[in-house]
Amino acid sequence: MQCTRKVTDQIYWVGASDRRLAKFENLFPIPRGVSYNSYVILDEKTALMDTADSSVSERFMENVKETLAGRELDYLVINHMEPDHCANIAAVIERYPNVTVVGNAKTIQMMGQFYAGTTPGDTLLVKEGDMLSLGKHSLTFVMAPMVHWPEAMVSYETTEKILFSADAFGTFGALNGVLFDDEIDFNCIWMEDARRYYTNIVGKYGPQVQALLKKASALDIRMICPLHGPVWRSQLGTLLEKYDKWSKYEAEEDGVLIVYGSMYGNTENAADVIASEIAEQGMTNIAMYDASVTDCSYLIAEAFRYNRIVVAAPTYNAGLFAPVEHFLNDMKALNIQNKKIALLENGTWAPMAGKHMRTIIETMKNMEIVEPSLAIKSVLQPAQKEDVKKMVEELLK
Ligand SMILES: Cc1cc2nc3c(=O)[nH]c(=O)nc-3n(C[C@H](O)[C@H](O)[C@H](O)COP(=O)(O)O)c2cc1C
Repeated sequence: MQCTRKVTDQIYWVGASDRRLAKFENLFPIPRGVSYNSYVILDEKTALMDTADSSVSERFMENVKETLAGRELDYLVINHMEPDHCANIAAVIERYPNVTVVGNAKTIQMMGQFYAGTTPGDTLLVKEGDMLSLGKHSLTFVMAPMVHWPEAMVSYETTEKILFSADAFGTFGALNGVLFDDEIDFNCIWMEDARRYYTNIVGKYGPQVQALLKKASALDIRMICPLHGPVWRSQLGTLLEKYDKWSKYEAEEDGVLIVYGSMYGNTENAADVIASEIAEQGMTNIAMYDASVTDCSYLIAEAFRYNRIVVAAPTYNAGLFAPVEHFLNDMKALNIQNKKIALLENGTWAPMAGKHMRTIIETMKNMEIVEPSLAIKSVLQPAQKEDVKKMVEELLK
């Protein structure tokens, strides 16, 4: 049966949620599921804003059909060509062969790559600032390159002042009946998923997000309809503030993230001693993770969140213990900047972990490594307690 929500009198959410998928992009665990949002505008002309993932095709197509209630689909606007949103383009064109597909030059090129042989009734090529009238509603197109694909654009509906924002302002988490940000407990439940979604998926493209925020600030936006997660109409300020911070690589909190690796518990013990010393010295906002058991996407979100980081790792076959190496490389790949980092290396015969950690961190922007870093041979010795104290003092300065 049709399962839709009314966004406004003439706009409907026609998406669906997936609670079966273990990993989004086959990479990021999503224990709370994910929603694929799509919207229908019913005016003199009808428009469908993006499609949905193949996992929810049946539900999605039924929602579109029932919402159109026998009307033709005039426009299919493609804001983003990633398969979790465009997987049903061919199905929509097959069902509504006269539909005009709306996209920019890169969208149409990608459509040809993904769906060669799928020919819509017509194609409308749009560029920055172009408008499309649907009757009372009209859409203005704003390009958002590399947020987070090159063809990405957002569509601004000028009458109801709604931004259809593609993947920007999206979050993980299935929509369990609720749709709007005032129907959810954002700070308690959704915030972590919003941060983990942004930092891991869009995090690398801070300057491009800043460019989009600048364009958005020139628009009078009353509502944001993203392609994942809740529709924003009450707490726009909260979300925009977070996006501004994240995209500038500014920490949200003064605190310490401790990420460690350990095979037999000795590096873990040293990390625990450091954590206790941090608390002793008055900083109690501490988050601590074993890199072997916590998925890296959670560590990345925390690395965006905190301004100070401790990384502790054993040497492994003259290299760096792999889960910690993965974390540091991911930090680098996602462009994380502006952190103060303290390092602890462990090695039993020829410690190399410290050197490897430095090599990665030194190529990252505006990272301050606390000197001297700490080196332990097999276990932290009682004689090194003073070194721990000094390193923590420097870290918290
Ligand atoms: C498979 C393996 C390879 C290791 N390779 C090195 C090495 O190349 N150089 C070194 O100094 N220590 C090496 N170690 C020792 C560890 O770096 C570390 O000192 C030891 O595991 C204690 O730390 P943990 O209890 O936190 O695991 C290795 C340990 C293991 C298990």
